[in-house]
Amino acid sequence: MCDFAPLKNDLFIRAAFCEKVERTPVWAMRQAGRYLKEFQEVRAKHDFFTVCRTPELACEVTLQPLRRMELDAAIIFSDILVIPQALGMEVQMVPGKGPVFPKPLANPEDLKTLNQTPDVDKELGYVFDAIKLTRQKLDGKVPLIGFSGAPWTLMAYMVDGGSSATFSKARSWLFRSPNESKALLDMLTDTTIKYLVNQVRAGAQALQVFESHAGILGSSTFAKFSLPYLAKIATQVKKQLSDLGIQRVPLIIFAKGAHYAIEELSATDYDVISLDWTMDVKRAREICAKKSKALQGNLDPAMLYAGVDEICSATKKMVEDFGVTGHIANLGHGMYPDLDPEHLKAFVNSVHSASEEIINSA
Ligand SMILES: Cc1c2[nH]c(c1CCC(=O)O)Cc1[nH]c(c(CCC(=O)O)c1C)Cc1[nH]c(c(CCC(=O)O)c1C)Cc1[nH]c(c(C)c1CCC(=O)O)C2
Repeated sequence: MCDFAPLKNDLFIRAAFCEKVERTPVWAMRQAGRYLKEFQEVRAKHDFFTVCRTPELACEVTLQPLRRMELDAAIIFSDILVIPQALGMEVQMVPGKGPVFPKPLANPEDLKTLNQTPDVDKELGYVFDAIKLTRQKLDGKVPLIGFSGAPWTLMAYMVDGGSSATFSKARSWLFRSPNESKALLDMLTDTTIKYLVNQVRAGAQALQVFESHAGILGSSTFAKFSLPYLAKIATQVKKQLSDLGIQRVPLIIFAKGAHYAIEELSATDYDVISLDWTMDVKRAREICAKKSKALQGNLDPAMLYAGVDEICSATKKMVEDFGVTGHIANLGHGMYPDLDPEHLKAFVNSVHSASEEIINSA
């Protein structure tokens, strides 16, 4: 591991481990992105995956939101779909449409066409280089989060070939070809474990796993085709980092829409359970407190379309609902491209002021 500057602001790390904080840390999913004009300027000159693959550009857009507001963490600029690319699939990012796979996995026979055991350092070395460079540039300002997509969410894109409301093709695999689906999920799990461990070796100080399409599975299908893989990722990443003598890093799971699985997720090795805005904070708190898990979330991103005063009062209520121990404030999903950066700034500042008020009056 490289030598990097010590952390000046470790609120995010302490909150993730349910330790005492002076104020609640806050960041936003998709905090780097199209809602920032400086991001759009970079994108006007470079294709999406060129930004991901060029460490200087990925580092620049990672740092952009931190120049505007007092965020307590950075997240490396990349995409979950770099894993399917590393397995040999072509992915294009089409403006206005999102990701497109020109040749999705049409049937389980197509699994043979994948590079099933990719050399992660070779195929994804550009991500590790971007992480190293960003850690240097951050100079200890705030922690840098690495991430990956969860196996089911990746499978959903690989089979459906792009975004979908139902991911019915991928879900048909689960019932028509459960064994082949499990083989694909196993392969994605193994690659993800290596990918996440190497992100930490490169300098990532926390990891988030995105199971963005948990909600369309339902509890019994989730229990079979998502949870075991999520659990294995957390257990193995922790074990391998500890075997390498690397200090523990917080692991966050964001299983969007998995209301039915908060209890099961709290029994895995993740340190933080991230809630979307439709999830009940009180219930999640009760379940997760028993397991000493921290929570992340969960303001409705659409709330940022409201006026600044309304944003501040909704944020204050959110901070009170979660409590000031074991909470990382965030949105319940990513920033939308037409949101006003000043409104995100109002959210960030309100998290800080509302939590300081509670802590100082205790
Ligand atoms: C499902 C998913 C993807 N990518 C990601 C997820 C999981 C989170 C979630 O549920 O939203 C994760 C992701 N994608 C991106 C980041 C960067 C870091 C950050 O959060 O700031 C992260 C963490 C950049 C991005 N990834 C994408 C953009 C916008 C594309 C552009 O710049 O043209 C960005 C900034 C594109 C993308 N990438 C993906 C989709 C479906 C889309 C199209 C939708 C959209 O346009 O927002 C796949």
